Amino acid sequence: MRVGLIGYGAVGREVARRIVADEVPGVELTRILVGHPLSESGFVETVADPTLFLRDDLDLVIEAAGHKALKQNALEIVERGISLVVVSVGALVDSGFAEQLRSVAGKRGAKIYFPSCAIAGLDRVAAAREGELRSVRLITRKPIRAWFGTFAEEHYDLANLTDKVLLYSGNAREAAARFPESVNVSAALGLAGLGMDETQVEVWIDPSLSSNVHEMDVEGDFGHMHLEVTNHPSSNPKTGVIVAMSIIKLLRNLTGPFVIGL
Ligand SMILES: NC(=O)C1=CN([C@@H]2O[C@H](COP(=O)(O)OP(=O)(O)OC[C@H]3O[C@@H](n4cnc5c(N)ncnc54)[C@H](O)[C@@H]3O)[C@@H](O)[C@H]2O)C=CC1
Ligand SMILES: O=C([O-])CC(=O)C(=O)O
Repeated sequence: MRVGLIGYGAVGREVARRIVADEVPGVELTRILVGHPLSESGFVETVADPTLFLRDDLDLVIEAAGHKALKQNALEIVERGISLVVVSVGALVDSGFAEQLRSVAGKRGAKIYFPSCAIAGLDRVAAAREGELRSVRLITRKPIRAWFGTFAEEHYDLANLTDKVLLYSGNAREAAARFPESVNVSAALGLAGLGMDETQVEVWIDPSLSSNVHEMDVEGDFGHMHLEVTNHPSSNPKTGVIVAMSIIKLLRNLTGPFVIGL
């Protein structure tokens, strides 16, 4: 499987490192699309021009570069019939973009994969939707250092914060749009379950934490799920180390005989 990667940050570097180290048999990293021409992977060709990136046949593209990069590249990728792994799932809060993506991919026979990334239980929530799903709630809490460079920094004196702050309470559509680099999990949960508008979300700055915590509460015909995940941060404090692992697990599912955790 010839794979292209968009983004060479915390997630992209780790995914690239693992593929190049031959951790996933049958997967070859062909090329990386970087945001800045000077970025170098050292071992795989990097390009800054999307046209060069897509210049010959890739089987799969992994996006790990942010909402804007996804929106810039996704339609062209699926139009070519190339399947796509979406990490910046929050970009799908734009329902026009989401529907176009679904429609073009459907027509061209491309698959769009949404790995669990930083959250858990998407398999169960998506299955629960086959019955009546009554409520889906998410509480995301991250330590202070995860909020520098975000909307939160414009409104709070982060360096001197000692108490917990409720940054946002509302739905997944708005949460993922307001925190594009930090609360993609809300959009993923929305996509899996009740939709972006009906998925209730709270977002907190929590100075007592050193990891990122996502707590889910889901109720429906299937029963009740209460799940809390604690994500050790990666080299990017906003992003858990599990995100790159989740992509590698997806690649293993796509290439190996056993398909686990859908
Ligand atoms: N679904 C989920 O659970 C999660 C999703 N995410 C999403 O994944 C994205 C990547 O996360 P990290 O690697 O931690 O971020 P990062 O900020 O460490 O790396 C992003 C990289 O993408 C590059 N980039 C930006 N625009 C680009 C473009 N147009 N073309 C190519 N490269 C471009 C940047 O230069 C940077 O190197 C986040 O922005 C976030 O949207 C992150 C964590 C969890
Ligand atoms: O890695 C995490 O804990 C979650 C995250 O950044 C996101 O959902 O965008």
